[in-house]
Amino acid sequence: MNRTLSLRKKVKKTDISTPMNFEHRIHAGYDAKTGTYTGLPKQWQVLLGPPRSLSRPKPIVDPSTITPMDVAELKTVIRGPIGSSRYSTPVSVPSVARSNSLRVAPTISAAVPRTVSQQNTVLLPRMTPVPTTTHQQSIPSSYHSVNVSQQHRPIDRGYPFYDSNYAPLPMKKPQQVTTFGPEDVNRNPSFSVSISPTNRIPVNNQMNATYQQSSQQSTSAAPLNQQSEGGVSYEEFRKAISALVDKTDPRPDLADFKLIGEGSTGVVQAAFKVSTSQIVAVKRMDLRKQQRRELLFNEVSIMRDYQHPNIVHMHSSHLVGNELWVVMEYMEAGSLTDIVTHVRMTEPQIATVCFQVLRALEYLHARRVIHRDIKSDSILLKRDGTVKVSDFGFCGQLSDEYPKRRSLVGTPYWTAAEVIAREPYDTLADIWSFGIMLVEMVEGEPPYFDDQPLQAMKRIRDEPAPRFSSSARVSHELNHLLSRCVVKDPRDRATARELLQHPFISKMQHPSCIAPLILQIQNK
Ligand SMILES: Nc1ncnc2c1ncn2[C@@H]1O[C@H](COP(=O)(O)OP(=O)(O)OP(=O)(O)O)[C@@H](O)[C@H]1O
Repeated sequence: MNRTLSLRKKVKKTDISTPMNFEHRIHAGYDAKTGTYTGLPKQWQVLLGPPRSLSRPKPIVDPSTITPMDVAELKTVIRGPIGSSRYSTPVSVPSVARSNSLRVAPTISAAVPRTVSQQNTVLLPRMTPVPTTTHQQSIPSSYHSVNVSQQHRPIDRGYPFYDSNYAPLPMKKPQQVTTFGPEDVNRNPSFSVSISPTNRIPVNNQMNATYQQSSQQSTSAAPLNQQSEGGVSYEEFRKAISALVDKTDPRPDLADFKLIGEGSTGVVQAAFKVSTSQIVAVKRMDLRKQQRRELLFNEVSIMRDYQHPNIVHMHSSHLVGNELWVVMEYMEAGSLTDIVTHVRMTEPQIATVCFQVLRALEYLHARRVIHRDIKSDSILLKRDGTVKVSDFGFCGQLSDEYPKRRSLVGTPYWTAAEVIAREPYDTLADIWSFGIMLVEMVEGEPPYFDDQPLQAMKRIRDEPAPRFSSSARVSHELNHLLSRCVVKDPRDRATARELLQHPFISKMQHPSCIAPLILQIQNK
């Protein structure tokens, strides 16, 4: 003992000076007002993701499992009344009414129209120019006021998803197939891992890798003339789009543009349409800046071909330089998200919204269209309380030949369990998302919203179907309605038509009962 003490005494202490010449490179802080961390290194910011308070999750599109119909033969679409001077000859354009895909054969046989009998042609006689609405509005001085908050939304809101690996179910195709044709798996590293049950890596790692990869890819513009997967160049793509849209230049007829929102595909501006003295919304999408540009065909075709009082009406579409412009009716009261995130809705108000959304879904589903991105953000309102479905960029068209889809498409928190599980799905996937929107209307946000999207998707897939939280005091009817929508097995899910008969829907009132909610958020 004494010996140890004496040894310790002998050891000389090293002098450590105070730090000298140091650089203060990182000064991280927390801004309580915005709920964001400031001054973080980029890598840390990526890990944290965008702050929930400022961002809305983005839809995901997984191009790794494209339904075989996506690479089917080119369809001939007859535009306009047969024999009309404008469309007197069949115009070969990719058939978009039946799929969200540019169905151009890899060798671009698009220029060679085929006969009806040769290729199971779809005739779309309803492609006459859409009449503009006769209802005229004067411009209120602050006509974009409800949407002002949307101007502050960040452009990149989340979680684009390019995942060729995430496959909880074994996928049969040995070769990746994209919309444009069979994918050369070695050409694009982001799709380079072939799928088989044996080479799967843990789902977490796959998804994380995918998020990083896709965030790097998401905003970069595709160079002109770059060949897309399967061989369609930008110019060819542009040509196909121009065959689909109106040939007029909309700019002389539009004035006083004001930005009202930004989405994953482009910006939306309000403008004054001089010829009709109407305010319109113009969605502008740069063809070169799309993750899956063939989805742009949906933006034009769905709203044009499927018209319904509860679907946002499209006036016209145009190609302006490298931008696709979709001119549509202006929904001056913004989105349902603005309401559910700011005010509490009563059950009659919820029923009134549900009725209108279900009418649109019943209409679309009867035509075998899956919306695939039903959420409060996709529901737009007019000041009188009219509710309309918008955002058709991710639709899928079913047919006898292809009665189910498999692609992973949707926004994580709203995506149906079977879509995440990579099982074949149909229009009932929208009913799950509609159910999640019910939760939004009651609780302000979808289930698992505090989780990262990846985690939320795993929970949707693996846990029992979510229900209203115990603190939400809802009626038995509303509880029951949710239990008919958010059901793991789609065969047990109600259809839109059945839901319209549900006792909860009978609580609906005149659409004007929504108007006070709109006023409330305007005054906030
Ligand atoms: N017809 C319209 N009238 C008024 N506002 C609109 C209209 N269409 C879209 N908006 C608003 O513009 C914003 C962007 O809409 P957009 O359709 O581009 O979103 P998006 O690209 O589908 O978003 P994402 O794909 O990221 O979900 C949204 O806030 C939406 O509420």
